[in-house]
Amino acid sequence: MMMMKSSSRFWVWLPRYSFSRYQCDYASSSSHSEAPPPPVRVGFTEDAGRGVFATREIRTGDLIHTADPFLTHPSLEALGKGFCEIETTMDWSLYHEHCRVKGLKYPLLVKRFACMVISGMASADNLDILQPAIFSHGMSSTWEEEFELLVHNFKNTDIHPGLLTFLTKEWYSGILARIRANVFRIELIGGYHTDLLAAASASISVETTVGSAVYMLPSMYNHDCDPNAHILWIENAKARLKALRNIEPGEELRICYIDASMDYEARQSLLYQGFGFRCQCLRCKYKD
Ligand SMILES: C[S@@+](CC[C@H](N)C(=O)[O-])C[C@H]1O[C@@H](n2cnc3c(N)ncnc32)[C@H](O)[C@@H]1O
Repeated sequence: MMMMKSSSRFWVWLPRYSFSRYQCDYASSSSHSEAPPPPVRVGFTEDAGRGVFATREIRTGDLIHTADPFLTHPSLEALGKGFCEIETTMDWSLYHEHCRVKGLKYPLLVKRFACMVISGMASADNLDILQPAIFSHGMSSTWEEEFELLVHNFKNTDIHPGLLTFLTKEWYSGILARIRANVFRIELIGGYHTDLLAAASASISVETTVGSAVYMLPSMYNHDCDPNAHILWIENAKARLKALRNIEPGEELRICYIDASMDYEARQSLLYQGFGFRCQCLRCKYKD
């Protein structure tokens, strides 16, 4: 474990593996092989749990840091993550069909994570640090069906039962809840663009590739309807966090999870339905 000093009076305990193992770089243009640590720290906010704070001044347009995904779906090479062997050697047709018919994406990420755990690429508790979403009553029966399908698929193989002990209902629902609260929708922009403007215009003119991914440090960024930071993807699932305006040392960095151009009621409703929280940002406090 490591202890981090937050922006104010609190201390935050974080498992040591949490961010370092999943590659977060402060990607400057320097050619040094060892990138310096990102100019951010995780601390407690007044009203939104943990958040990410600047440790020094960051200027408009600066690349704050990059982050590699922990999980992606689909596992296209274009998204920068290959399949793990166990996943490719099993028959997933029933599970995939179930997800397709029900229009589910998150169980595919849970399945991928389970394969990573079984093959030793990840530990079953790797996502425990992320905040879970709260499930409504009606959702439990849905995921139980997927859970049974997943277990059935693994048990029909010659995988040693000892490797499957983590696969409980509690584990499955916990991972699903964490994925729901922390998943990012990726829209890849074809070609390489070095600034936001170029990337933004490319996203209008070039076809984008869509996928889902879960990250570690980017998951600590809270939402704001008037954000000072932005997350973007250019040619693969490596996330790029960029500053939208000048940021003071100690200031919290926030991104926008939704389309900020919507009105107050629509934003509140979407954030509550989609992410399970009531936005407390300044714009929402003034019902702007
Ligand atoms: C992706 S996580 C962000 C990190 C999170 N605060 C934590 O401690 O792990 C999203 C969760 O943070 C909280 N959150 C983020 N933005 C918020 C906001 N503008 N107002 C209130 N809560 C917010 C909500 O609980 C939400 O479900």
